[in-house]
Parts: sequence; C-alpha cells; structure tokens
Amino acid sequence: MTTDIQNAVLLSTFQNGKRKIRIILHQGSIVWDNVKPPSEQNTLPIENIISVQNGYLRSTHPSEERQIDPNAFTIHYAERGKRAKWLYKSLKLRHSDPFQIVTWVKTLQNHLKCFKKRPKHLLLFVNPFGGKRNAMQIYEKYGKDLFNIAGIEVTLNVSQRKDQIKDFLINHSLDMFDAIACVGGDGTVSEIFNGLVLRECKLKNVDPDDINEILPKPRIPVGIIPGGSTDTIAYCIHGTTDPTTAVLQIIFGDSVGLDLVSVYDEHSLLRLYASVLSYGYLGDVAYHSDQYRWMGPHRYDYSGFKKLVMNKGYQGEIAIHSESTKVEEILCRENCSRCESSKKACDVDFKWHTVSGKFFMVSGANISCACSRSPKGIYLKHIQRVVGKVCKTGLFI
Ligand SMILES: Nc1ncnc2c1ncn2[C@@H]1O[C@H](COP(=O)(O)OP(=O)(O)OP(=O)(O)O)[C@@H](O)[C@H]1O
Repeated sequence: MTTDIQNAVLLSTFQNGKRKIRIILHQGSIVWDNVKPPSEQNTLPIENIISVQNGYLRSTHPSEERQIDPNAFTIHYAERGKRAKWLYKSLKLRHSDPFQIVTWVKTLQNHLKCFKKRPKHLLLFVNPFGGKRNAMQIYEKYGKDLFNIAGIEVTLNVSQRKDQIKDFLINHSLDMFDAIACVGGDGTVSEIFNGLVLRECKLKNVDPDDINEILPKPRIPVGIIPGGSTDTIAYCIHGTTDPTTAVLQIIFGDSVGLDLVSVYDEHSLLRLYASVLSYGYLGDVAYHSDQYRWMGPHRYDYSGFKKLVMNKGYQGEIAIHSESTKVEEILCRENCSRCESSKKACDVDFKWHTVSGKFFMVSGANISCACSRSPKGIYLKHIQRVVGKVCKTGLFI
C-alpha cells in the first residue's frame, strides 16, 4: 500500500493566480514550472509539505457555512530560507476539471499519512514570564495558524508560577498527547525535561535521589519555540531562534537527541540540565541578572559587564576523571579523537586529576551553548582573551 502511494505519478497543468503552471508528482517530489517562458522551476520534496487542503468558495455572508470549491486546492509547505531558517509558503492551484483536484488532493494526502512521526495532539506550555514577556503573542503570531493548517490539535497550558510546568508533567496523564512543546526560554525547557524525567522515575519506581540509579529516558518528543532571553537550547538545536522554524520542525516531527546531566549534592538530585552548569563568572551573571528581569534580555549585558569589572577570580578545586595528564590544555571540538577513544573506556587508563587555584569561571557545558549573542557558543579562546592572564578558565565541553 505504502509503495503504491510512493510510486504514484501525476502530471497536470493548473492555473496559479495569473500564470499557468505544469506540475508533476514523481518519486517523492513535486516539480512545477511555468508553461510559458520565463522558466521558474521549483522542486518540493513531499516531506516538506505541511498539508493539502481543498479551496473554499467565497461566502456572501459570515453566517453561511463555508462551501468547498471543487475547482481549487492549496499545498501548504515549508522551504529552507537563509541562515538555518525555514519559511512557510503556499501554492494555490485551480483546474476546470474537479476530478483533477480530487486526484491530486487524495494522492498528496495519502502520501502525508505515511509520515507517522508527525504529531496530532500537542500539549503546549506557554511561559508568560520569560524573555520579553510576549510568549503568548509569539504563539498567536507564529504558531496558532500553522498548527491549524497542519491539522494539529493543540492543548494550551499557560504557566502561572515557577515549577508549575514541571509539577504538571510529574502528576498528570499524558496519554492523549503524542508530543509536548513550549514557548519559552531555557528555564522553561529545563522545567519540561526535569518534569518528564521525574515522571518516568515515578512511573518506573526509580529513586531519583539515588546517585547510583540510571535515570529513565522520557520517550515523548519535546518541541521548543523560542520565547525566552537566551534561548540557547533552541538555537543549538535549530541553528536559529526563529519561531516559525521551530513550529515547522514540530509539525514535521523532526527530532534529535539531547543529553541531560544530573547534578546531585550529598543527599539528593538537585536538577538536570541540558545547556551549562557554571561556577564563577557565568554562574554569577545568571544568578544576579534575575533581579534585573524588568530590563528584558538586556539584563545579561548589564550584569555581564558589572560582574566582569568586579571579577577577582573564584577560588576552587576541580577533580577531573581523565586519561590525560594535561587536563588544563585539552580543548574538545566536534569529531574529537580523544572523546572517540574514551567511548572505548576499557582501553583507556582513567585517573582523577585535580586542578586548583583562582578561576574566572568553571563551566560544564552539554551543548555548544551558542545563541544569537554568541553564535560560536562557549568558546575558550574568546574567554581567555577577555580575562588575559589574571585567572584560569575551566571549561569542559
Ligand atoms: N508564571 C510564571 N511566573 C513566574 N515565573 C515563571 C512562570 N512560569 C515559568 N516561570 C519561570 O520563569 C523562569 C524564566 O523563564 P525562561 O527561562 O523561559 O525565560 P528567560 O530566563 O527570560 O530565558 P532564558 O532562560 O532563555 O535566558 C523559568 O525558570 C520558569 O521556571
């Protein structure tokens, strides 16, 4: 059945506005071009189609029920734009023969049914407190209509207090949802995955406070629509903080894995994080900037400058479990041979090494922590240039 759908070939000529276009469906793509020169050929992979909808006749009165136009249909799709952004586009097509319309709509809709990862019921959390406090407006402007076009049923949950999203996820049934998403920043995303992991612990009778337990992985996919100040997790995943791009990725059910790090004190699990844990400069900026929330995202510039000027270094001692004796000089990047060899840990002789002294900051980053302010992420050379030789920088990516 699926192969029959995938092998379908269609060729027709449609009216698109004032121009006539020839359009062909073949081998998982549709290609269209003007019948008359100049040629403007477009290729659209079927997986980039959001939905295919019948056209509607113009109603003469708002109380009238909308009637399907048998001679028109619309293809809603996504197209890759500049700088990692995705754009929403649509193609309106008309034909004098209603049979042509029915054939194209049915065939394309059957194709779309094969994409099983696309969500149908989405639980969407909105944090009205983070960033510029405009998360609801972001949803209304960039999310609502696109989810509607995609035929996704959205259940909105606007958070009323800190940790409400986390508590909701721990305590409520999620059976009716096939995906979760949020409009918010890194703190909101953190509430979601902390809530999901603790929920799994509760369901599987795992004690999250036992450091020797392996924490269970939540299976439900999580979408992130940037609506915070830094939005580093969204930026690292999508390469941009553009909300439309995020909404389109959620619609298509595209996913990547995200590692989480658990942080414990002597007694219990403190929290899980996906971006960065920091002691020293960055930790202080994150902590103190919260009292300047009224400044919006500029609070980080203000606090960052203040803390940089006041910085005299932070005393500390770090123990690192590593095979190398030169732990202070190591810089890991993508495709790092050292990380590759450490995956085969049995061949490597790991020992504890300690580094102590005054640090500018000590950070444990799980992702590059790139954001629009710092597109290269946490970058060691950049930090060294800022602090000169005053203090050490501990950074482990
Ligand atoms: N209704 C609410 N009132 C107060 N705080 C809330 C509310 N809802 C969520 N929060 C908390 O707001 C905090 C900040 O939100 P968020 O992280 O989304 O924005 P941000 O700090 O501006 O962005 P970023 O973390 O990307 O810099 C989160 O830690 C979350 O727990």
